[in-house]
Amino acid sequence: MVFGKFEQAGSLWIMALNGKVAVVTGAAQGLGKGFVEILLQNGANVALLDLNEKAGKDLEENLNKAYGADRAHFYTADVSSEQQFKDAFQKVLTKFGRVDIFCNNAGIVNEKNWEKTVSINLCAVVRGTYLALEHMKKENGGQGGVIVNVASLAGLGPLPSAPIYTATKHGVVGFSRALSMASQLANYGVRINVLCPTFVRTALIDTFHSEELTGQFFNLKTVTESLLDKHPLVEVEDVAKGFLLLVKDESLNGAVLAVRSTGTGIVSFPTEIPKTPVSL
Ligand SMILES: NC(=O)C1=CN([C@@H]2O[C@H](COP(=O)(O)OP(=O)(O)OC[C@H]3O[C@@H](n4cnc5c(N)ncnc54)[C@H](O)[C@@H]3O)[C@@H](O)[C@H]2O)C=CC1
Ligand SMILES: CC/C=C\C[C@H](O)C(=O)/C=C/C=C/C=C\C=C\[C@@H](O)C/C=C\CCC(=O)O
Repeated sequence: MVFGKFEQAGSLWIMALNGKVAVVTGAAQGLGKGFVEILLQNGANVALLDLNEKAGKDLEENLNKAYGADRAHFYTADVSSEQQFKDAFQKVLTKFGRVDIFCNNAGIVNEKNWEKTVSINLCAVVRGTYLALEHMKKENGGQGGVIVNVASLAGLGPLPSAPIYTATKHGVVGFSRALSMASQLANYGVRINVLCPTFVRTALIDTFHSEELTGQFFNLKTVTESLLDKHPLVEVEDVAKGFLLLVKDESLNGAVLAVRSTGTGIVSFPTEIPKTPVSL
């Protein structure tokens, strides 16, 4: 896998965010909070979705104090619930009248309750993507827009201590890339991009110290620690800059952006998968 060096030499197609409306799931803390803040700093209004009501409401209050009244609104929603997700999305449309940017960010690591992990990390990303697409696509009278799905470097290669997490993130990458092609072919007017961060300094990073969450793979903790040595932590702010690029650069559709301590780059996928011939 080659990481194409992405020179931000400036693009002719830069989306202005003033007056735009964004939705971010898993927005109450961590990367989602970072995405919300950079969107507000760049003029967008933001709907925050999270199942953590206290953290979400506190953040909403602080953001409106910092960026101006009515810029940020929190909605309690468990994205693994189709009804709660749909209800929250409808409340956003009622409040803001439109959605231009949608970020499926909510995610967990739980190798024990793997069905829960699949439900949140993959099924809910599909659900959120389709909710946004139905509203945004031009054939439905929509204004177009951009969807950014948050995968991980574990969506590009295996994390031995988290095979289910790895599977969900690979699914997010594959789903998003295929749908971006469908969107282009069908002229939906909607861009779909993927963010693949390495280890980031958030609460999630402590997961691999938890036997409750890594289950049968807890004994591979040292493997993850050695991966951390090879792939040092990055900060939320570093990832948020990559997120903003995927939102604003209207030349990017189907882009997979890898954010690592060594730099940020657009992933180049080979058109032909290298193979070693075998005799049958
Ligand atoms: N922290 C890291 O090292 C990396 C994280 N990621 C991905 O970034 C995304 C965000 O992760 P972090 O900010 O690090 O995690 P975090 O644990 O700090 O924050 C996740 C947020 O999502 C919310 N959430 C969890 N389940 C939810 C549900 N069912 N419905 C609604 N909200 C829910 C939580 O309440 C929390 O506010 C995840 O998709 C994660 O897989 C990707 C690569 C690296
Ligand atoms: C137990 C997992 C704990 C936290 C997961 C965290 O949220 C996360 O997503 C961290 C991912 C970090 C992955 C880091 C390296 C992965 C390496 C291999 O899978 C190879 C993948 C791609 C190539 C990377 C490269 O730099 O070439």
